[in-house]
Amino acid sequence: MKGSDKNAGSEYRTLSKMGFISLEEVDAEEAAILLSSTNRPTAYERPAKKPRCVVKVESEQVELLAWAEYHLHPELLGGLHRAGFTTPTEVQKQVLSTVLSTGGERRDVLGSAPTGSGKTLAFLLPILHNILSNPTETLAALIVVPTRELALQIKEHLDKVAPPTIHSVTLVGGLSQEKQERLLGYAPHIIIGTPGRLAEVLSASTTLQTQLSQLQYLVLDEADRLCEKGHFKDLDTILELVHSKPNKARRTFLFSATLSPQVGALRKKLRFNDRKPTIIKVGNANPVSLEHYKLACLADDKLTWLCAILKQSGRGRTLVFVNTIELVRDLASTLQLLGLPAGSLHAQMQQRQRLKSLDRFRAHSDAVLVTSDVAARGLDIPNVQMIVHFHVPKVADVFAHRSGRTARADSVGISIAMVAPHESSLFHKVSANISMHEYTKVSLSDADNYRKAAALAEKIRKMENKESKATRNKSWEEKAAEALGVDLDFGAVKSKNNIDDDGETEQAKKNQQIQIQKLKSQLDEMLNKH
Ligand SMILES: Nc1ncnc2c1ncn2[C@@H]1O[C@H](COP(=O)(O)OP(=O)(O)OP(=O)(O)O)[C@@H](O)[C@H]1O
Repeated sequence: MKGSDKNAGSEYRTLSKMGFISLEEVDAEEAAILLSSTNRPTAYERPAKKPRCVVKVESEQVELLAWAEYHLHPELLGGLHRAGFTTPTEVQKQVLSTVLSTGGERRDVLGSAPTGSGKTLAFLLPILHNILSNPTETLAALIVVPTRELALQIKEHLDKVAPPTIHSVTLVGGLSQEKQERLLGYAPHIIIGTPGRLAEVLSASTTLQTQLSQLQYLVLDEADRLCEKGHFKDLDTILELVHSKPNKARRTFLFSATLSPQVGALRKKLRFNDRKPTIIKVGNANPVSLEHYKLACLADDKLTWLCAILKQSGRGRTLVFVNTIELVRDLASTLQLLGLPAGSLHAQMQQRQRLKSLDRFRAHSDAVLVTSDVAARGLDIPNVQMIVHFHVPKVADVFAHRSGRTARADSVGISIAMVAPHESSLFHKVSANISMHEYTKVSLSDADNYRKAAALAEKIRKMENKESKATRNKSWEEKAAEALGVDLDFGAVKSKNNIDDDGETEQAKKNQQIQIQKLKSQLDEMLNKH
């Protein structure tokens, strides 16, 4: 149980002693839900005349003028104050005045606004306000998102502004299904999930299916990504289940920084309750505080240039996007050899590793994360100062979403696209209508300084890859002996296996390791000179 949950912990132990539940079975998240179950939201009547803008937060009277006209529930205003959200962003203003202030005759919304402009809260606030104002014991909102990290992040965002009486759970792949299903037993008001796990759980649960007839909100965040290959089949299953229950009260929200034409096909599948959904469009996908740069270079020189860019002082937290998972791994290893605090993230990693990588990236102000497009959408990591597109992405929307991991919530940030000659025409397409500058902060002489170091790091990385491949290929006898701590030196097995799959002898391997160490010292010397 986390430190902040200690008080909850002692009360919780009482529940445990009373035999309601075994303490070992649950963690802090469940404990908090259990303890707040007895204290569900009570009815709130909207004041008849004057807008409420004064709320009591920890015995202090707080005035929240900028939110006054939306008549949000006082507990929600308290949450906004505590989170430091003193003023709604433009998209939040437009969504709130559409779905709350007009008396609720407008229900369905298609919303697009720049990356980092607060779309999450734009759809969460009406949901939270409605649950607090009309208390319910049943599922009120279903939020579908394309990635697991985004689902967990939305829950964190929600918990920041919502009182603990609002229960939400995440249903995502890669984490314990058992635990997620147990959390469903505490009757959540809001489920946030990725299509695969959501489709699976909804299909199997008649309880949830029954509750869908009273669902108040269906939200598809990053809607254009949800209707791409890999997601649409599961999304179809979810939509079929939601639509199988007649429900005139349900509102459908679609949000993204890029509501591209693909969404047209999705719109046809959705059963809006309004004759026409309200379209809210704030600016374009690119935040105004984001500066775009292009660095033209040869494909073979990209590592050298990247090294020069990352070695600049004061570069800050940086995300490097590449187009293949293999390169995510290799590039992160090479950058580490070059002395950079680089981690990696891609969809084939174990979920726990993915979350650890993100945590490490969040923890250091100058960390570098090499990633595939799994991190392109929705992730809100504070103070990311630079995005590097090591490869040009195939479509403009991905370019916008990748770049939008910086310059969020009015902060500044830069995006640098490394463009090889063969990517030039693609780059033209993906960056059309974006004001682009040449990147001149690093020069050819900077790059020359790093050319040798980069080449040496690559050489070492390849040697290490070969070595770890050989280790993975060890015979089962060797692995079993290693696990048991048995020395195979004396046996026939060892003599049979001291030549590995690549025909390499044990001695050759040792020589290789010595060679790697030598090259590493050489590299260190080189880097210390720069
Ligand atoms: N009213 C507000 N005042 C100040 N900060 C806010 C406000 N609303 C949201 N934020 C902050 O702005 C940041 C970006 O918000 P959010 O993640 O919702 O952006 P987004 O528009 O969904 O971006 P993307 O398109 O990349 O998913 C978050 O850190 C959030 O806490």
